[in-house]
Amino acid sequence: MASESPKKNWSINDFEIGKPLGKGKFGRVYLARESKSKYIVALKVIFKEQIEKYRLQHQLKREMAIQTSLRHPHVLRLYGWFHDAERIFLILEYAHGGELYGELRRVGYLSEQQAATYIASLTHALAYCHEKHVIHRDIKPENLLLDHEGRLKIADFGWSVQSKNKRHTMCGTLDYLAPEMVENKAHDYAVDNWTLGVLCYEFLYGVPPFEADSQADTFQRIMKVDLTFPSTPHVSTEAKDLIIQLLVKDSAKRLPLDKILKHPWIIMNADPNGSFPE
Ligand SMILES: Nc1ncnc2c1ncn2[C@@H]1O[C@H](COP(=O)(O)OP(=O)(O)OP(=O)(O)O)[C@@H](O)[C@H]1O
Repeated sequence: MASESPKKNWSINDFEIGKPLGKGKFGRVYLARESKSKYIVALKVIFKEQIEKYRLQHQLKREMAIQTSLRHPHVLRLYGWFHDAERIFLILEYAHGGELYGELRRVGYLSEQQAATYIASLTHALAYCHEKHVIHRDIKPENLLLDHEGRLKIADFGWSVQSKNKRHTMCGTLDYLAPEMVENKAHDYAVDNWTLGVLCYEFLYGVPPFEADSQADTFQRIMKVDLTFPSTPHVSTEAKDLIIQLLVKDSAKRLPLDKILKHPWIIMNADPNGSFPE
């Protein structure tokens, strides 16, 4: 599987299916093992009926092609896919550590070392994606998975636009969106830089910076960049400085990715291997 050939015609008979790993809007994810190589993967099963109902066929295809073409240590691999009459199967890299969101909720907030390691990993991955002209637009803790060594993996490329719609229409969390996206204005790569600032804040304080009781209030807070830092002694001045330089309304003035990696807080705290075992 590691040296997979993209032309292989996979089928469900090539895999031994294990325990369920989780459930998403369009299907379920199972632990699985490719029978011949014994290679462990996560198999995501999507029901065609659901995709057709929401008219997402074209988008799914396009985004699957994008994720298959991306090769980066911090981007979850999509090794391939196949389908039968009712279902589409995505063969994904297995992330043993599960969602970063789960860890964050469990521990409350992360140490500066851990937060900086994740921000550096994300920055490297985003620089790679941006080079390939891919804007993720939907980076949030639920879409960040951890592997067996605690390395961060960006997942869920397939659903950036779909998830955005979902957020507006169903669950309505605007928390991670840059002002230009909240306002529905044209946006560019710098939307991901804003999200890095939101995530950095949430990693260190346990809550996103513009959280409010209603969507309208979150909207207002984002538009005003109403940023306040709780008087918690555990967060350093350098960390706050990085957050302030990312949460800038004018997208052209946000700290660029290469400068994030040279920021003193990252230099002082991030593990160069991007690994953070529990
Ligand atoms: N590659 C993976 N390795 C390990 N666990 C995974 C993997 N992919 C998904 N999971 C787990 O399975 C669950 C469901 O994943 P899935 O991607 O289907 O859902 P989602 O992202 O929550 O929703 P959506 O259907 O909107 O994409 C996730 O909560 C995650 O914990």
